[in-house]
Formats: sequence, structure tokens, C-alpha cells
Amino acid sequence: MTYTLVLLRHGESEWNAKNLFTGWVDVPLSEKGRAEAVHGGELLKEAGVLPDLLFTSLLRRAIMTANLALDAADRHWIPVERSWRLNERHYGALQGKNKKEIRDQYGEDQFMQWRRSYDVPPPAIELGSEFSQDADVRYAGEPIPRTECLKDVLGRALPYWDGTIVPAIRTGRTVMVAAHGNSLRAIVKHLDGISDDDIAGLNIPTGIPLVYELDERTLAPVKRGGTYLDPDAQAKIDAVANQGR
Ligand SMILES: O=C(O)[C@@H](CO)OP(=O)(O)O
Repeated sequence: MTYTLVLLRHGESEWNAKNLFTGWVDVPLSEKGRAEAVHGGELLKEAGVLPDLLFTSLLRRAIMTANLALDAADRHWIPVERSWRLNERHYGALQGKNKKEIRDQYGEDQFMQWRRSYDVPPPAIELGSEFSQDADVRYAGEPIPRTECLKDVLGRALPYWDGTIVPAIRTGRTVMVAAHGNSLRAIVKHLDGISDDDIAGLNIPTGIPLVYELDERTLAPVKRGGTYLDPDAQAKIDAVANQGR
């Protein structure tokens, strides 16, 4: 027997469309992003992959994507749990900055190191600045970061994965996790056993359900990398990889 897990990155956000580093800034979906979310739900329905339980971050782009997708799949009624531990990676002082401008200013190597290296975080955000979340009530009392690299994301997402999501998967229910490019990259790194170097090359497209069948005993993926429910996923993966150009 296997367990079924669905990973869903939010649809395009208004800041994805403007090519801005987003991180923990709580921006809405764009019109295109809302359509992607609905299409993602239709793909789930067509494939007969029907989530029983939902986990999301605390950011509206993931929450709205899940709502729209589940509504399209007639699964709008399933229970949901949310955690900041599934939030996008905190992009530090880069939050709100244009990706192309940062690349032009600092050069390709520094840009890619900040964007995709495993363990080099961008400079920390200044507390109280426009795109800082230090005064946001939803994080009150939580040990929230001022910047994060992917290693930091794994460090805060893994306790939630192991302590909350894995026990839910083990009940045999189909679990859906609606989250973000980098929080999902962290989960996929863990699931697929991707090395610290190779994870730089992994990009996750917006709004396309990624379905994993997991071995009942070990929770190892039956197929490494899982299966995207959209045959055009590769073009969207390439578009994420090429942001900032
Ligand atoms: O800006 C961000 O928060 C993320 C996801 O949109 O961007 P990137 O793919 O560059 O890590």
C-alpha cells in the first residue's frame, strides 16, 4: 500500500508577475494566479486525486490557491491546519526588490547565491521597515526570522512535517500541502533525498499539483520527484528558473 501526498505551490501572485522578491510579504494572487489555482483543482478532480486534509502557510496566496483549487475539485469542505512553518522562505532585505535590478546590481553569481544556494541567506531585513513582519500579529510569540536560506527553511519546516503532517499522512488520508516555491523545495529535498548542491537546480511551478505516492513503511517516494498532473509543467518550471533575466 502507498499513501498519497499532494504538493501545490500557489498560483502566480501579483509580485511574481512584477518579478519582485516576495518572501513573507502577504501579497494576493494575480488574475492569472487565480485561474491557475482553479485549473489545479480541475486537474486533481480529473485525476481522481481528492484531498481529505489540507495544510497551508499563513500567507493568502497559498490559502486562496488551496480554496480555489479545492472548490474546483468539490473538496472545499475538508479540514485545514495552517502554520507559519510552511511560509515562503523569508527573503530578508531583498523582500520588495525587483529580481532583475538585483541581478544587474550585484551580478549573476551573487544573485543566484541568494536565490538558490542552500546555506547563504540574503542580508537580514531591518526591523520596522516597510516589508518586515516583526509587528505582524499572526506571528506573535513565534521565533520568526529576519532572513532565511533554504537550510533555515528546512530547519523550521521539518519539525512541522515530522510532528504534524507525517502523522496525518500515516492515517491513510490524502494530504494536500499548499505552500510556496521554497518551502516546497525544502520538503521535496527531504522527501527525495536531494543533495545540498543539487537542490539549487530544482524549481517548482505555480498552481500545478505535484502528486507523490509514498511507501507505507518508509514514506520514501515510489517515484522520485513525484508526478505533475499537468503535461506542460516543464515550460513553467523553466520560467521559474529564468526569473530575473
Ligand atoms: O520571491 C519569492 O518569494 C520566491 C518565490 O516567488 O522567489 P524565488 O523563486 O526567486 O525564490
